[in-house]
Amino acid sequence: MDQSNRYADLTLSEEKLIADGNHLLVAYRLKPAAGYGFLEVAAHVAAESSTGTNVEVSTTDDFTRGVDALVYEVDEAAFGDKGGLMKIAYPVDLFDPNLIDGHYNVSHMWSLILGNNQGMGDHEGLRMLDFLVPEKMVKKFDGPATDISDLWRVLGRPEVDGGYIAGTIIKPKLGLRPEPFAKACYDFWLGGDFIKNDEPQANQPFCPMETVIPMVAETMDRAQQETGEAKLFSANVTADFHEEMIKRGEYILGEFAKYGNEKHVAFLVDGFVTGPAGVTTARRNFPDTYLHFHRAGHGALTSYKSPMGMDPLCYMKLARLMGASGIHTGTMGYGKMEGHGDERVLAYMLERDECQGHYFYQKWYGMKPTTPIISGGMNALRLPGFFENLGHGNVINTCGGGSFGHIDSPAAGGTSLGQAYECWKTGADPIEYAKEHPEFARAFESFPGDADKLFPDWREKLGVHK
Ligand SMILES: O=C(COP(=O)(O)O)[C@H](O)[C@H](O)COP(=O)(O)O
Ligand SMILES: [Mg+2]
Repeated sequence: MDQSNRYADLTLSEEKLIADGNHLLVAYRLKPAAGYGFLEVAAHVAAESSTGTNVEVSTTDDFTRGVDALVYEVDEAAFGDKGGLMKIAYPVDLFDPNLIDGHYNVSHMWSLILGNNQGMGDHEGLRMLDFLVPEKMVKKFDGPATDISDLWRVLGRPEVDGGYIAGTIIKPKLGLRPEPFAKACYDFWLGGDFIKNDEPQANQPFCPMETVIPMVAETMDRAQQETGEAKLFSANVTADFHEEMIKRGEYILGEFAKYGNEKHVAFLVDGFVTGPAGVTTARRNFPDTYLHFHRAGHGALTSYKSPMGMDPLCYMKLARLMGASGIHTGTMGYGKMEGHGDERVLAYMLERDECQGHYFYQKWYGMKPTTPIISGGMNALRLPGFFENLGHGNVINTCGGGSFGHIDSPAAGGTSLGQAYECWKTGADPIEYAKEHPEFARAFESFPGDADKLFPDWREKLGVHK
């Protein structure tokens, strides 16, 4: 049934919709299924995502029609054989403020703008490319409670432009028992700032949380005394339900508080699999603890290979609205995960108070920034190019293989990361810099494949022969 006479109004002006601020606007890539018209399916998407279904219903009244989501722009040829562009305006009144405090919840918003419409049979692809949240909605989402300035403060750095936080993920991903786990932490902390649990590390029988966390807390204290530097640990509190997450969080903070280091702890939440409810549980129950959002699983939704789901930019915006202090933004083509250099916009959208997205200029009206967390196949050799592409180093970077794969030690791995940042920041040539910085130099021998690709003449210049 073609519902475009009700759910499309191509006379609407986007400029006016933005100025009025009463609609959430969404840009989609749509590929109709064979036999269906573009506007027909676009209108069906608007119906399914707001006040309609696939047939007229007798219960619809004039008020209902007044909150219809409306297709207001189409460009059928925008993406060639991948489909066309269409934009939908969703009245703000469709969204759901909490009973408790009137804040909007991301889960409801997500289920509307990218919910049933994903399963419709009359399209071959529907992918959310960008969305614009109007001011009256932005101000009623939680947003982050803490941000990177809180970590820079603990590290004794300036709270603005405090710079690069050199981190790792304890590897192997699973299988370490408490003693080797704590030793891996100590060894890295002698050279680096920040350690995270890998996303599935939690309370496994071979490494119970109530055995390993006290050891990590003691190890952090020792490493701080040994180096004279503050250290950070991002502990996984992911759980299926509120009480378990709270139990884990309180336990972890209690153990680090024994050394006065409760501020040195961040909480890792596998936010894709727990969803907005899991993230918000941590955000609201531990407002003083940096909320580290790991996005494991997001690729099913955000992969550029998919005709469905959402562009990674949209996922970043949802995470900031939820209140992530920091979220993995990928490595923008410099690491092992899918990505490309133009993904700078993911970082800028998270950290700036205003940013031009793919289709919309989003203002955040003072909402705290979310830190881009850079992770996935990174090491000291790949970092200078990454920083050059991003244009700054105010990020958390976690290198698992890039630290524990350093041929000298995890400490040397950690040191090499900080050196890579200094190399870029000072504008030094990496080869020349390596001549004066042994840990950075040994990263070339640790990751020879990368070295050959990035610095083809490194062997003769550094006097290293096979
Ligand atoms: O454990 C790692 C990286 O380990 P390593 O440094 O050894 O590759 C992270 O979970 C991935 O980066 C997640 O990907 P993303 O950060 O893109 O979500
Ligand atoms: Mg991991």
